[in-house]
Amino acid sequence: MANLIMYGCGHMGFPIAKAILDGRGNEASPLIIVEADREKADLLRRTLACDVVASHRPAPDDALILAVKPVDTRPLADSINHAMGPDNLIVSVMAGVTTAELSECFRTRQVIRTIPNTPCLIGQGITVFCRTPEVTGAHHAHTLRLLGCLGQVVEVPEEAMIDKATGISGSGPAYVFYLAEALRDCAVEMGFSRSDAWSLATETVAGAGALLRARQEDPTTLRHEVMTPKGTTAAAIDHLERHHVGRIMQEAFQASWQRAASLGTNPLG
Ligand SMILES: NC(=O)C1=CN([C@@H]2O[C@H](COP(=O)(O)OP(=O)(O)OC[C@H]3O[C@@H](n4cnc5c(N)ncnc54)[C@H](OP(=O)(O)O)[C@@H]3O)[C@@H](O)[C@H]2O)C=CC1
Ligand SMILES: O=C(O)[C@@H]1CCC=N1
Repeated sequence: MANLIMYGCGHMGFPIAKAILDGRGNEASPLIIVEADREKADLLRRTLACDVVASHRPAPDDALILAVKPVDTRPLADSINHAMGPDNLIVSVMAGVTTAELSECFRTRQVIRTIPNTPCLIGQGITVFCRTPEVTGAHHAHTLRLLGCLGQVVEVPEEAMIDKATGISGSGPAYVFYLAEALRDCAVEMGFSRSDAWSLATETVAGAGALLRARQEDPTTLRHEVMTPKGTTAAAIDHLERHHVGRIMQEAFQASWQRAASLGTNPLG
């Protein structure tokens, strides 16, 4: 593999680029970011200390990381696919864009479709991926090393699982931040300063996440350790259950999955 070329270095592309560069998992293939905007390119060059170019004509053995919005897939493909062929590997992080669409757009059948999440910025992401049968063993091994820089990696045999993973782990950090927002806003309403409210919300979410990972026990068990019978936590959880919040959250995660399933064909929704 000659070079690793990244198209799209926004909210998802940037953490991936940083994780790859920090993880040094890619010594064999330099990372090159394509960014047409001069100011953004300068900023990326300074922040990430890697090559940033205004455009790039793919070489026959380049691997391309695609982190543009789904709606930008076709314009990107039309601008570069004249230079692409069967040895190019596509690693897509785009929600909802299928391997069949990517193969057709980019003229290669070697496609790895992933769904990462933003905690990969600090090496604590989880990436779910699938691959087409044409992906070579060398490309598969190389991609596993790269994705390993982002955090945990799960390979699924069925592509349909990628849209489902989007509803759970791809969108998942936003659900947790939504809880943090509610904790913070309620603390402010109760009279805490904004700074103390921020600390209370942040440390509670971060501490609970770290404990969940460290103990490796069922979250229900950990929740019951906090819930003294007839105590304060029970008052809150009873309120949530009376309003079916657990079920509503699951419906929300399913809505994310359904949106992922329609995103490729209907990106503007
Ligand atoms: N955000 C997240 O948590 C996750 C996102 N994803 C997927 O990642 C992809 C990107 O999402 P996100 O980072 O949030 O979106 P952003 O809009 O933040 O980033 C997309 C970037 O792509 C750039 N871009 C567009 N066209 C080109 C091109 N032809 N060449 C180079 N760069 C280009 C855009 O530049 P400009 O703004 O100048 O157009 C922008 O900087 C999406 O497909 C999304 O589904 C997947 C998992 C999680
Ligand atoms: O909201 C989105 O469409 C993207 C995909 C998963 C997370 N963010």
